Amino acid sequence: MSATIIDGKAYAAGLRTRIAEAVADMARQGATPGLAVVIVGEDPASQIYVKNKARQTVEVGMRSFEHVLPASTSEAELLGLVAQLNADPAVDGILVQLPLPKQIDAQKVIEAIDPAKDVDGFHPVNAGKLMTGVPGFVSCTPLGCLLLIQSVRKDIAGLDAVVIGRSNIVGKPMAQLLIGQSCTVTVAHSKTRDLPEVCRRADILVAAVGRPEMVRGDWVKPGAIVIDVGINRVPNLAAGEGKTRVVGDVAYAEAAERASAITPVPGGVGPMTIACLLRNTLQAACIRRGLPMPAVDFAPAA
Ligand SMILES: Nc1nc(=O)c2c([nH]1)NC[C@@H]1CN(c3ccc(C(=O)N[C@@H](CCC(=O)O)C(=O)O)cc3)C=[N+]21
Repeated sequence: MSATIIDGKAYAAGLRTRIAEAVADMARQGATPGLAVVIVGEDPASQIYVKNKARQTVEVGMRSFEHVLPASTSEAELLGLVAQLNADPAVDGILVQLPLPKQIDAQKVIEAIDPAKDVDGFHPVNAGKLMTGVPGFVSCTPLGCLLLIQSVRKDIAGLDAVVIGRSNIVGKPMAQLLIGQSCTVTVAHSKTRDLPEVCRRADILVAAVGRPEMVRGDWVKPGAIVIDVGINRVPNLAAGEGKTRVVGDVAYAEAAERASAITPVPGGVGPMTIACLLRNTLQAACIRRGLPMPAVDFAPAA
């Protein structure tokens, strides 16, 4: 069987086009959504994400407010900035890039963000809304994964879904979203016994562990939908000393021989994360202005 390659880059580009149209409509009514991104420290990989986010924010017609703080920033200083952004009417969405330096309690910062501006969906209020089936902000990466799953199969009710990883930002919200679609959900993690066997039961397999190519081809049930959340930088021996390449948590070539559909890395989930951030920012801007949320998601596949 040859798997459908789920083109997250193309899906994300389409989503951004529709977001841009909605933003243009809002602008005609004199309202422009604004997204504030805060980064603490000079981690080069983080800087790249932040630059990409800022570029795409402006490309869809939103205002981008970038705050780059030194690695030595204190918790009180960061909380001060968050308070200022909470109070700023031009800011609809706030993203504080994780991880944060050791001297800052990330949970405290997340809880300081106004839930109405929490476009990452990390605030306990939004996590709780997701858990209880109340509309709120859903974490961008799991939301992007669900849209990609629905791009190849509309009705996933009753399917067995296995999520590898139990983080608050991916694994747990992913499981909640799949429960919401009436899947039978298993959350596996580092203490799971016989992980390969658990994975082999999955009609939908979501890998979010951060270990390069951990999921092997023979862990994949024939016909499964495989979603690879991992972004791991590994040495690229073919390209020479010091060169790296990006691989997922799934051994892609092996898994593609058994899956019915699979996301590549790069070009799969990653671009969807940023597109969903912009989608959530549009949602925040609409709610804060009392406007209806325009339909920007694509209709699921048959
Ligand atoms: N508060 C917070 N929210 C986040 O959403 C958040 C964060 N902190 N900290 C860092 C991670 C990482 N992240 C990515 C987003 C897009 C790509 C992306 O677009 N990746 C491309 C390029 C990959 C590459 O070549 O490096 C792809 O997968 O095709 C990757 C990673 C968001 N994060």
